[in-house]
Amino acid sequence: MAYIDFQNVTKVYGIGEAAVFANKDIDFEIEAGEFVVILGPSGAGKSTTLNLLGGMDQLTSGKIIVAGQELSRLDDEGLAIYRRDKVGFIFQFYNLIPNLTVLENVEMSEQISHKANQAQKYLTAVGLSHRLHNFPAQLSGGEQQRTAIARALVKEPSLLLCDEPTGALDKATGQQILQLLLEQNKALSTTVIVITHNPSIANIANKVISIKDGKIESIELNPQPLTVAEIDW
Ligand SMILES: Nc1ncnc2c1ncn2[C@@H]1O[C@H](COP(=O)(O)OP(=O)(O)OP(=O)(O)O)[C@@H](O)[C@H]1O
Repeated sequence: MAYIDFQNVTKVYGIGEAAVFANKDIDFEIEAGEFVVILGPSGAGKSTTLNLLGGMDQLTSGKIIVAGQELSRLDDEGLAIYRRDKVGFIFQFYNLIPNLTVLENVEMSEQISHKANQAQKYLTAVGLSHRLHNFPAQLSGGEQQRTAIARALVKEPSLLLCDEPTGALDKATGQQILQLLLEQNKALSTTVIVITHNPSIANIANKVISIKDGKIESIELNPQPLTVAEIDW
């Protein structure tokens, strides 16, 4: 069985005439250790897919299985444990806590997930050892995203879910962020899923799942992904 299995996943928001099919009969599989891009225009249903996969929202029908566990069978506590222990999240606008320092932001994630004291190690790995005691507002966008990556990685997640992680960054900074995600994928076989509306980014993925109007448009394997330096946008 694949590491992630989406089977006929449908998510409807609202009811009656106001109903929106944000995901409609979505089927895909992702193997452990893959670097996957979910690609599609605004409103296609990408964030909905990621939120369902991250245990942040409940599906309307279908099945989502991650590492042999069916998410829709988990109660709120089970979903909280799944999010805490298995999944690292990276968002377009970083979602750091403004009144905590860089180090404290990462330590908080570490404490919630009961991991060993490694916040400094992860912040050093993303190139922020000189920024530990700064607040998020004192950092550039790229530095804030690096902090968010360290915060996600300190949990040692098996799955890293990234919602437009370069969407608020210039190209050079965005490339550095993608490189960090790729290195994590290669070094520790962390399964990485990046959602984006930017087709250039899809070139670095092993698998590209294209979504349009809530439905799968195509699933393509990329036997020879480009390096980050080779992509342009
Ligand atoms: N909580 C909600 N309530 C009602 N409708 C919603 C909700 N969340 C999403 N939708 C609708 O579901 C559809 C898919 O939205 P989704 O955010 O998943 O798309 P997306 O591909 O991530 O778009 P974007 O790139 O703009 O973030 C849209 O029509 C959106 O308006």
